[in-house]
Amino acid sequence: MVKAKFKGKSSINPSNSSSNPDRVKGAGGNNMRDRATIKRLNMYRQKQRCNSRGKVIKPLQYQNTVASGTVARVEPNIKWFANTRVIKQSSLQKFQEEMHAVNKDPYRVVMRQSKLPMSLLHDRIKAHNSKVHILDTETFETTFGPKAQRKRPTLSVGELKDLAEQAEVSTQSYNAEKDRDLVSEDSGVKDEAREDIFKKGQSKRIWGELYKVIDSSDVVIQVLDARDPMGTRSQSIESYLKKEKPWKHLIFVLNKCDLIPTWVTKRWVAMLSQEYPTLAFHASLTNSFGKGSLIQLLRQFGKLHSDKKQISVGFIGYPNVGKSSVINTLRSKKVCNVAPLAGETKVWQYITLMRRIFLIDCPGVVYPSDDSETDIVLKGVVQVEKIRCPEDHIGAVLERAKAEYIQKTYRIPSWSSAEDFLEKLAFRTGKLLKGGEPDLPTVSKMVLNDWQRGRIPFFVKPPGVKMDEENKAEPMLEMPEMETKNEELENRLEAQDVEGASSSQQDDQKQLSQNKEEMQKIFSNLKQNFGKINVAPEFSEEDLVPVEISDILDPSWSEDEQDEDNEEDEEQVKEQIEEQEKEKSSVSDSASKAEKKSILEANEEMDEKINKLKHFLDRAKSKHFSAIRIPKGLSEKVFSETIAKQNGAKNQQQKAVNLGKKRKALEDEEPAPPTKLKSKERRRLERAQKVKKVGVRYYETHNVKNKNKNKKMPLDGKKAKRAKR
Ligand SMILES: Nc1nc2c(ncn2[C@@H]2O[C@H](COP(=O)(O)OP(=O)(O)OP(=O)(O)O)[C@@H](O)[C@H]2O)c(=O)[nH]1
Repeated sequence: MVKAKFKGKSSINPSNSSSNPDRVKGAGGNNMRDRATIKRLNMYRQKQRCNSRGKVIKPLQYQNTVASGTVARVEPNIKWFANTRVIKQSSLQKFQEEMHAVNKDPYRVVMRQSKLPMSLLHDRIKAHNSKVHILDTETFETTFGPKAQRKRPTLSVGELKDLAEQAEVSTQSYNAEKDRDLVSEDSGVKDEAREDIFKKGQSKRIWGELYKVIDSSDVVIQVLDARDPMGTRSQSIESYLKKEKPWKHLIFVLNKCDLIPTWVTKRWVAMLSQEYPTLAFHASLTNSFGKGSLIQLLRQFGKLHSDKKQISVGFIGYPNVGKSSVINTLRSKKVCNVAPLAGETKVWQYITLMRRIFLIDCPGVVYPSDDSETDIVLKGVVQVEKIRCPEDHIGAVLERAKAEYIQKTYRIPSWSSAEDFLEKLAFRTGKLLKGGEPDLPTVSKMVLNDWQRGRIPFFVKPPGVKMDEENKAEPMLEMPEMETKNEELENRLEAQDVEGASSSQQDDQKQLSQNKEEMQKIFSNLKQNFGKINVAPEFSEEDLVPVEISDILDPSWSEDEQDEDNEEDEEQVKEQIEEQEKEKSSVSDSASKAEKKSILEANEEMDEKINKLKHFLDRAKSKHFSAIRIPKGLSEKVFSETIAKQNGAKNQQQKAVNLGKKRKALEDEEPAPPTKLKSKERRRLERAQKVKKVGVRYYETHNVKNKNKNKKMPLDGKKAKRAKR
């Protein structure tokens, strides 16, 4: 049979080129690149061919041949829906509602967000892609599907009358000053350009550092100045974190609590806690407050992320609020540079707190706001030395601080104006120029420095605190939302008709009392023992309100406050107990009948003390303390007493044993009377009583004297040595 001759063009390329997907396989039956790779590379390599007029004569593979502007449809193909999971609309709605509730609660955390369809929650409205969020206001059933009831666009008003009313209200609340779009005529007068020093903390570099810290942290701590928490708080960063990085935990640390009255701290903490977990703090290496609570909180975050090797905690905030000081306090040593000057921290830095917890210090960032130059100076953002006219800001200091505190600080009884005050202060402090002129700039700088360093008592009152004449002793706290709610309710009450008002009035009153109860609940949830804050400035009686401490005191928390940092302490206590037990057993083994009574007594006492320590340790363990420090004084006292007694007993036993042996071996030597001690023995006893660090094996094994003492030489050997000499 004759084979039919193939007349057409073969589609198989016989060439051996490396760009030929059909080429014959190489030596090992393999080509370096597979067919798909070669095809892809060829696709990249191709070039479109045009004629001399620029018209495409050979388009690229996959290139669109449809003229621009042509309406085209995507091919309806099931493959577009491949690899997807479909859930019911009602399930989606349920998921959205539940996640929304969790996201809103500052004390709940959504873990493993990358495993959840979070994009279904963040259906953000963008200017270029704005959607009507119908499902935000109406349910799916009423909007779509066979039983849909929605027939007209949803407006927030029911009638035209309501719409007109709404328009009227918005016209009344219009503020031309805040309208950025308002076109105004150029009057030729412009604000003077701000000095560079007032732009501190706003540079691109600093913001870059901030974003580096945020990106690297699992937990972000915003440090606020307790004297002005709202002024040093950044809503923009908070909303950025909420929107863009909702998986990062944000907490507030209210630092410098020692500079404000305790009741103010308590109220700020209660208020801020509604939004984010908040802790009061006093950064100090020797006399800190809130350290235990913060470490405990960080540990809890560490446990949350048990799948990670370590967690990073970023400290962000305004300049000079004490971020570096908080880190130093947590580490109990100076690991970050601290200064009363803003901008001390220049770049971010990593600090190890524990094996699993790292801290990141961030330079202070100033958030965009409409603060005046004086506000910026008084918030401590600018270094006082660099201010050109420091006198300009003294008026604000005199306004903000109470006259009483200024009088007390500078011992100036009265003044008529800021200038008068500065002059008087210059004369009082001797800051005079040639010819006896008061040196106002120097004195102003002195006052501003004092202000920035907290030497002039000052604090911003928490919102809702009424300090009127009748209510001085018991200032009220009303949360901002509650306040507005209450206002609304009151307005409604006023507007209501007389008829039928009584029943709704009762309801509203109920709601008011409920709000108050809610507030009290928040107060009762406060777990820090605010009574322990050492408030430095002397506030007047008006500013001081008694704080109830006992009801909010959680004993575990307060003990925890004392110290948490030293994890080795627990082991030290264990070691001490073990050693005591060992010593006890060795003592009991060698006890002779003659000294039995005294040893028994010492043992009993020791047992008691060991039991006490064990009890303390067990209690601590049950409360999940990982670090316990027994007060140094107590441990020294307990151990030195018991050891001295032991040593006394031991010496006597040893003496008795030695004497017995000696009596047997050397009958010529006369035994010393048991009551009278030899001078050598007396000195030894005295030395034993002086011992301070007991229970640390180092001293027993490494001390040269103890080494000799601990060596158990046979008596004969000793005697032989002595004889040799
Ligand atoms: N009284 C008081 N002073 C504090 C406290 N914490 C910090 N300071 C003081 O505030 C000043 C600024 O502290 P820093 O730790 O340098 O502040 P920072 O936020 O790191 O400042 P930047 O480096 O500018 O970001 C220092 O003089 C601290 O001694 C506090 O709790 N109480």
